[in-house]
Amino acid sequence: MRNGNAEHGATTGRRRSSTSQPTNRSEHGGVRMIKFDSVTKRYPDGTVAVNDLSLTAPSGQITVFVGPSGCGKTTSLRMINRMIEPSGGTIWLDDQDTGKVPPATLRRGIGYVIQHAGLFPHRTILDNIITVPSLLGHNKKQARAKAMELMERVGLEARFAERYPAQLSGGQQQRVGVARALVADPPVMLMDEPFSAVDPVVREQLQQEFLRLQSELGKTIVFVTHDIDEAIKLGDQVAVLNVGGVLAQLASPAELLSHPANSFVAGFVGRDRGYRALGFATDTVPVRSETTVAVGATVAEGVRAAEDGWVLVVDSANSPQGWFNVDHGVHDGSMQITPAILNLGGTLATEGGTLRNTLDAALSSPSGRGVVVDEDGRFRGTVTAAEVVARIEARAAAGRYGAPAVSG
Ligand SMILES: Nc1ncnc2c1ncn2[C@@H]1O[C@H](COP(=O)(O)OP(=O)(O)OP(=O)(O)O)[C@@H](O)[C@H]1O
Repeated sequence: MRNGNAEHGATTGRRRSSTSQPTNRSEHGGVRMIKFDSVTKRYPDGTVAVNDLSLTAPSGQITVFVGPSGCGKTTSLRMINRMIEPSGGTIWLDDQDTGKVPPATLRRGIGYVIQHAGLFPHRTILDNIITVPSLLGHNKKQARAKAMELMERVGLEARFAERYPAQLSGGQQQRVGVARALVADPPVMLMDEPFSAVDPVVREQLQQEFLRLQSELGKTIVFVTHDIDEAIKLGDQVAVLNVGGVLAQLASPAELLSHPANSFVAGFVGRDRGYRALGFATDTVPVRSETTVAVGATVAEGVRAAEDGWVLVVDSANSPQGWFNVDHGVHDGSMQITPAILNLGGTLATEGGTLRNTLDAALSSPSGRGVVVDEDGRFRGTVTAAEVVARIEARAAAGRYGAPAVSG
């Protein structure tokens, strides 16, 4: 049985980053909030890339810009550090008008991470990380020590320090990119599709570690992606942009899934949004008690205890081991039930977990009864898919999110 906690853990990991805010103080001083005030970008050829954008990226949180290709995500991001100058409107960093801060000064407090990491191929990893401190004439020994500490933080082994970028995998290079952006301890980080160039498995790892890192660092982050799943996973808030640089909706992931502002957002968020919204709903579905047998019980005992042909088998710590089926093919009732003859089933639901986790457990259980465990993995009871769906329907009726794409 797989414990469904991985997903649940990811969700709570992100929530932790937004609820227990670490103090976002750095050598650049203070907490940083980014505010777009009627910002427009019209390129010389007349293309309006960003149109009258007003939004706030709160301090210490991850704001994700998401939308289809060409909707102005990168342009919006680069206007924050003045790599692109707005044609109209103002971008504020706390109470500072960024248009009045010299770009070099501004960028010292803003880390920048891009796709493919943008590392210098002929410099070692360590030298890549300390590029900016070296340029600024900082103490080299201190910068190296900081770089080594950051390498550890982003999950890179110290032995990579003297390697060159081409000797690292794509995922490792992205970690170097993140370490380099963090070296000056900027309160603000701009990240432009930083995880897009790696395969899905590495990408998932990088996302998890990024959330963990952010829960420790509490930077103000603006993150660009074209991938709605990444936006929902990483964002404390998500700005959905439409072509022409128009803000279609700014909302928390849960709100976006439950109440898309218009058909464009609904279409972009996807047809399974109801199911995904369940990943944010932590309603408790009452569990039913269930007769279990212990590993080592006899087949006859298992058959007697079974309900609808299945009985749950637990170990001495009351931790579920799998389901025993009365039609398992063993005809000797005195034989012991061993793990080898159990159906391991699907995911386990955790008490107090999300409705999605609970529904997954019910749908993936061979007995049709989802197994619910407590935080320590001990068996608490079962729920059926029908019970979870009834709960979901009650939520939908109460208007707590859009109609779920789940049927009985
Ligand atoms: N220097 C430029 N001159 C003219 N038009 C530009 C320039 N840079 C970008 N654009 C246009 O502005 C619009 C927004 O581009 P931008 O790169 O910000 O979009 P994006 O949402 O980041 O796209 P993608 O996801 O494809 O990277 C696009 O129509 C693009 O073609």
